[in-house]
Amino acid sequence: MQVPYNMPQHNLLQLLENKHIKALILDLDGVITQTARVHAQAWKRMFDDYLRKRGQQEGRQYEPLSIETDYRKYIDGIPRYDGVRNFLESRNILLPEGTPEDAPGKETVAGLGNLKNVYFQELVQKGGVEAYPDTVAWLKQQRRRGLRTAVISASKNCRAILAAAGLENLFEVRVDGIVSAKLGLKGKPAPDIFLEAARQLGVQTQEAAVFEDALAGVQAGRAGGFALVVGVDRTGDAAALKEQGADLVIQKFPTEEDTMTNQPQTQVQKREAAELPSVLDHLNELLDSKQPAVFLDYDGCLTPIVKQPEMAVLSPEMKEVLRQLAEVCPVAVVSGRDRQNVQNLVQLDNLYFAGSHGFDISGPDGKHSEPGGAAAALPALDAADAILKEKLQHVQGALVERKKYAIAVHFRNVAEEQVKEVEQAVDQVLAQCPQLKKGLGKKIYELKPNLDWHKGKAVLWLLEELHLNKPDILPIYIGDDITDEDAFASLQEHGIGILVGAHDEKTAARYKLEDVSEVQAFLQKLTAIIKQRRHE
Ligand SMILES: O=P(O)(O)OC[C@H]1O[C@H](O[C@H]2O[C@H](CO)[C@@H](O)[C@H](O)[C@H]2O)[C@H](O)[C@@H](O)[C@@H]1O
Repeated sequence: MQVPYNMPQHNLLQLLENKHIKALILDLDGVITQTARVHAQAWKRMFDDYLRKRGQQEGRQYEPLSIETDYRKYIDGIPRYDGVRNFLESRNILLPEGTPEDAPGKETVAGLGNLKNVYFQELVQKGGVEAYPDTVAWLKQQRRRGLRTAVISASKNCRAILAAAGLENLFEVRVDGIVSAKLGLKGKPAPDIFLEAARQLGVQTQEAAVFEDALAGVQAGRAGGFALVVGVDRTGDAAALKEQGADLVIQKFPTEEDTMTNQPQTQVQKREAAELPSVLDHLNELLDSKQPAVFLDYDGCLTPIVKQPEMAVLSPEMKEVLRQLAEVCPVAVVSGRDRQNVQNLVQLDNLYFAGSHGFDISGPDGKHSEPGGAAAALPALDAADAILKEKLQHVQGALVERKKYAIAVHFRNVAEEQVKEVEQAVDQVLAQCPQLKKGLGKKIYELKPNLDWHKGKAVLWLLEELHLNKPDILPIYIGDDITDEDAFASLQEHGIGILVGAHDEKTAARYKLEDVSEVQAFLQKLTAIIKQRRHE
C-alpha cells in the first residue's frame, strides 16, 4: 500500500527548508538514472544461467532470481561482489571469493560478478542510459537555489553511466564503487559512502539530505545520521522504504509547477520557450490603451552574448533606439552586471539602472538606492572575490568578475575538462560563506548575497517607487537568461515577460523575441506606437 507514504510533493521542499538542508546526496541507479532495471536484467541473466547449469550438474532445480523479491532484498544498491555472495547464500551456495581479475563467468564470487558486469555494459551500450527527467529538472532547480549536490553509487560504472546520460556536470562530488574500493569504504547498508560524499562536499550530516530507492540505501542514510532520508519509490515499494527508516517517500521529484502551487501568491505558469508566440505580432493588442514601462536586461538582450564581458558594447543603433524610447516612457536596465559598469556601457542619463541583479539601483536625477539590503554581505563578497581569484589564477580562461553585490565566475573560455574545477572552487568558497548563495547564468557561476531579493523584486520596487503601479501602466520586461525568470514571474499577473532566444529551463515569459535585432525592432515599434498615439 503506497498512498499513506506518498506525501504531497511540496512537503519535500518544506522539509529541506525547515531542516536548513545545504546539500543533496543522491543514489544513481533508480533515483537519477533508469539503470536499476538494466542492472536487474543483467543480474537475472547471469544468475539464472548459472543456477540452471549448476542444477543440471547436481540433478536438482534452483529457484531462478526474482527481480521483485530477490533483487530488492539481496542485491539492489550494494557492492557487486556482496550482491553475488548474498544471493548465492539465499540458495545455500557458497563459492570461493576469487579475485577481481577472475575471468567473467569463473565459478567464484568475483567471476560471477564480473560476468554480470559484462552483461550490464552490453545492455547499456545497446539501449543507452535514460535519466529520470523529474530528478534532473528538480536538481537543476535546487542547484540554482544554491544547494550542493553529490551522486553516490555502489557501481563501478557510475562515471560512464553519468557520461552516457549527459549528467556529468550536475554533481560536484561522485563517490562510487571505484572511489569506495580505493578508500576502503564499506558498502550499503553501512553509511560510509554517504558519509564520504558529505565529507567531500564539506557539509555535516545534519545539513544533508539523502535520496535512495534501495532498501539498503535507506538503511545506510539512517545509519549515517543524516538530517533527512528520502525514499524514492519507482517500483511501488513505498511501505518497505518507510519501514527501513525513510522520513518521507516520494514517487517523483516535484516539478517547478508543484513548487509554485505551494506558494499561492506566485502561481507562476511555465512553458517551453518554443511554445511562446512572437510579441512582434501582438504588440498593438497587448498595449491596448495602456502606457508601457520598459525593463530591459543587458547581456543577450541589448547586446549579443560574446566571449568576454568587456566586449559586449552597445551598438550606436540600439543606443539611439533606447534614447528615443526613454523620451516617451520610463525605461530601466535591470542587469546582473555591476550597476556602474552597465551605466557606463549604455551612457544614457534618462534611464534607470538596477545592477548586481537588482541590489544596486540608480535613477536619472541622481537617485540611488540599495533596497535588497546587500551591504551586510560586502565583507563576504570581498573575501570570496580574493579567494576565487587566487584559486582560479592557474585555470586558463577563467574570469572572476566582481560586481558591487555579486561575483560572476566565467567559464565560457575554460577548457571543458576544467569547468568542474571552476565550479568546485566556487562551491568550496560558498561552503565557507553562508552569507552568499549560488546562482547560474550563461556560462557563469554567480555568488550573490543570500537574501530574498532578485531582478523580479527590483522591478516591483521600481514600479512602486516610480508610482507606476497603476492599471493604466503595462510593465514589459525583456530578458534572455535564467535570472530574468524572477522578473517574468513577478510580472506574470499584471505585465508582460518577453524571453529573448531560449535558455535551458521552462520560462514564465508569455512572449518571445528571437534575438537582439528583434529586440531592437520591437523597441522601435513600441516607440513609434507611443508617438503615434500622442498625435492622435
Ligand atoms: O543580467 P544581464 O545583464 O544579462 O547580465 C548577466 C551576466 O552578463 C554578463 O555575462 C554574460 O555575458 C557575457 C558577454 O556577452 C558572456 O561572456 C557571459 O558568458 C555571459 O554570462 C556579465 O559579465 C555578468 O556579470 C552578468 O551577470
